[in-house]
Amino acid sequence: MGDAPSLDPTRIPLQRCLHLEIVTDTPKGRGVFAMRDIPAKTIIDTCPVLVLGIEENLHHVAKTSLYHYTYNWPVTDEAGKEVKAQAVIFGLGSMFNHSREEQNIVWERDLKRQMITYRALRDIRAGEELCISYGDHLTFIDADAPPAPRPEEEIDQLNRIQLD
Ligand SMILES: C[S@@+](CC[C@H](N)C(=O)[O-])C[C@H]1O[C@@H](n2cnc3c(N)ncnc32)[C@H](O)[C@@H]1O
Repeated sequence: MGDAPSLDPTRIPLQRCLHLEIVTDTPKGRGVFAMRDIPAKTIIDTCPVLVLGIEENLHHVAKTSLYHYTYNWPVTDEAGKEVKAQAVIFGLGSMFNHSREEQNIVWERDLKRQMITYRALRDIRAGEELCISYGDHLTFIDADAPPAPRPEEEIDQLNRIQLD
């Protein structure tokens, strides 16, 4: 009764994205920011996905900017083998930027119901950007990455390594 979560797999309660804002002019483009403190483990949103066909992705979507908004999505092919497809995420999930060092959001696929749930990995403070990790194979220059050392700093660092 009341607020108990539904166990019916055909009924998926939506989460309101209260106390979040999209900031449009960050070094990463648009990004999602907390307007107030968010406790660890809070569900931020649940987003439905559209799983793309392998060929559809390869010949069409991969050639468009939409591709940069897709996630890897495992599917089973006709031979029963697991293959990697791509999925478009509807809603807020497509707006999370990447941060390797400051990741504060984790996400979990629900393969059966074709949904993704986003949760706070730790306590998040008001004003922080909500970031997931895209992994190691980025298709853009990471705005969070520390600047490359200047050549003289690099030589200095190498000298120190040789001396130790
Ligand atoms: C899923 S979208 C995220 C929302 C996007 N910022 C926007 O304005 O629509 C992914 C794109 O955001 C940008 N992005 C995400 N994380 C970034 C980062 N750490 N550094 C620079 N750009 C980033 C890249 O252009 C990437 O292809």
